[in-house]
Amino acid sequence: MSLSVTNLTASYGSHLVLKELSIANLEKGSFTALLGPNAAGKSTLFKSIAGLIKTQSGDVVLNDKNLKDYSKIERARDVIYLPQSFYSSLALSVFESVLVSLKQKSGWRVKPEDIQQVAEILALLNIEHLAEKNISELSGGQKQLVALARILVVKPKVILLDEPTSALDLHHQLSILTVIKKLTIERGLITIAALHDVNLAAKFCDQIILLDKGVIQTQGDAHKVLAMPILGEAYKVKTLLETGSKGQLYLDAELLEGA
Ligand SMILES: Nc1ncnc2c1ncn2[C@@H]1O[C@H](COP(=O)(O)OP(=O)(O)OP(=O)(O)O)[C@@H](O)[C@H]1O
Repeated sequence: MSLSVTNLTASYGSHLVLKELSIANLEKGSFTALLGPNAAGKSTLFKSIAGLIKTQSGDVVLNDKNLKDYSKIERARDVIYLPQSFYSSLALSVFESVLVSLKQKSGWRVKPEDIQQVAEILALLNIEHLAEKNISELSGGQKQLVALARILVVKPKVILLDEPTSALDLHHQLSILTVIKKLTIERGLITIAALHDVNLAAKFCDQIILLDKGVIQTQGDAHKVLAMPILGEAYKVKTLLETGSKGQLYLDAELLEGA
């Protein structure tokens, strides 16, 4: 299974955001970071892939089949976009919220295996202790974990995560990215996460895509992309790439003089 994007163009009215953008094959079991400055179009790209906004032209192909040829139900089940903000009825408990997400995709009758699946995903994300809490009682970071549980429980093929660590503390950033990577490999998912932390992207992702000026400026492994001047140009900073004693990459950045 692989995902590719060819010549994708998307705009809001006359504001052209994606300009014949292409992404080379992303294979199953791969975890890709989508980098790019604010307003580059990362969310727009995710929404276009998930079929949530109309595109002017271009193709998204999953498993040799154009997503235009998927039924709405099939596309919504296989390709899931997790937005930055979390939407769920505040009156539901965490357990109910994840169960509702599961049942939205597979009919209303709740079976014992559904309950089992919800329990398993809560355990996997280490949020079993929140199961009976109401969504309204959760912190921002806890809500982010529940949002992730809600999409993972439906067993999608492609997950598009919009800044999945933005509300998380350091411990939870590391633990959530570890779980996402593990699940991506175990379940053979194609995972793309928009991340603002370049060093987390280098630490966890197999490859990095840099979106700027409406197109993919580069796509490749962290060693290649982080060393490219185009990264600093996109963020309007001066970058310095260092390698730690265990081979880990560390990108330092400074504002350009006069900026
Ligand atoms: N619904 C909308 N209507 C009109 N313009 C929009 C809409 N959503 C996004 N835009 C514009 O499209 C451009 C790309 O926005 P998008 O949210 O895709 O960027 P992003 O890379 O995800 O940004 P960020 O890193 O700040 O979240 C921005 O200029 C934004 O103002």
